[in-house]
Amino acid sequence: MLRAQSVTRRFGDFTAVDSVSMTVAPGEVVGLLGANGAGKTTLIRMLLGLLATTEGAVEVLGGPPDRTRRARLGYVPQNLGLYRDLTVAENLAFSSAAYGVAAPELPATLRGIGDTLVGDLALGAQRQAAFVVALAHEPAVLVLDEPTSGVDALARAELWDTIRSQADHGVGVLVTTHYMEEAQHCDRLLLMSDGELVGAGSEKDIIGDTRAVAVQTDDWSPAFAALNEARIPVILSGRSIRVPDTDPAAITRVLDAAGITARIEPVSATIEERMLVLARRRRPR
Ligand SMILES: Nc1ncnc2c1ncn2[C@@H]1O[C@H](COP(=O)(O)OP(=O)(O)OP(=O)(O)O)[C@@H](O)[C@H]1O
Repeated sequence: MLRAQSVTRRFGDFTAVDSVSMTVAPGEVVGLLGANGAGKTTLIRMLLGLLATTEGAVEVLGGPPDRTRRARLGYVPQNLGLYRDLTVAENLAFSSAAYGVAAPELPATLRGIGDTLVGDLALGAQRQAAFVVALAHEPAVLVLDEPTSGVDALARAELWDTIRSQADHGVGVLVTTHYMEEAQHCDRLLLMSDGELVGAGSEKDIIGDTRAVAVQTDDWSPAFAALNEARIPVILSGRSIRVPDTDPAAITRVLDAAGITARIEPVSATIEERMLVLARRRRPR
C-alpha cells in the first residue's frame, strides 16, 4: 500500500530523512514513532507525494503517488486540514464533493456538532471530525499524523477502535503517535531518530538490548535529587525512579555516598526510555 525505498530528504545542508526504507501492507496498522523533529512528518509528506524526495523513491498502491492513486488515500495531518470557518457538516460535504462521493451521515457521536464551526470546537472534537472527513471517500490507505494528540482517553479509545476496524476491512494504516502506550494498538512499529530508521518490528524489537535500572526507595525524592546532582539521567515513573542505559554500580555508588538505602534492579527499558537514550546520543545533522 505504501513503500519508501532508501528515501532521503534534505533541506539545504540539513538531512530531515536519511535513507529510510519501509512498507505498509493491506490490513496492517503500522505505528511510526520518534521524538519531535525525528522526521516522521517529512517521511509521511514524501509518501503522500506532497514533498519531493531528494533521493530514493516512494510508491503508493503500487506506483508513484500521482493524482489517481492519491485519490485513494485518506490523510489527517497534524493541523487537521479542516476549514475552521466552515461547520463540521460543511467540511464533510466539501471534502466528499472534492473526491466525487456523496457525503456520508455524521456518526452519532458527532451529530450534535454538525452545525458548529470547526474553529469553535475543542481540539478533541476537531480531531474526531477530521477523522470522519478523511474516511468519507473510503480510502484504501490511511495516513494519520498524531490523530489522538489532545484527545481525551475515551475518544482516543474510540479512534483506535475505528482505526482497527478500517484495518480489518483491508485498509493499510500508517499512524504516528506521541503516546507510547498506544504502540500496543499497532501491528508493527517503526522508530525514527534524527532522520534515520533506527528500529522496526514489535515493541521488543524496538527496545532491543536497551536496559534500565529501577530504583526503589521508601522516599523517592532524596534519591532523585542525589542522582540528578550526579548528572545521571533519572525518570520519575509514578513514585519509582528509573534510570535508562546506566551501569547499576554507578547508581549504587551515588546513593551510597548520599547515605540512601535503595533496592536496585536492572530491568528491560520501555520505548520512551529507548527514545531518551537515542536523543542523548544525538549527532549533528
Ligand atoms: N520545509 C522545511 N525546511 C527546513 N527544515 C524542515 C522543513 N520541514 C521539516 N524540517 C525539519 O526537519 C526535521 C524533521 O521534521 P519533521 O516535522 O519531519 O519531524 P517529526 O518527527 O514529524 O516531528 P514532530 O513530532 O514534532 O511533528 C525537523 O528538524 C524540522 O525542523
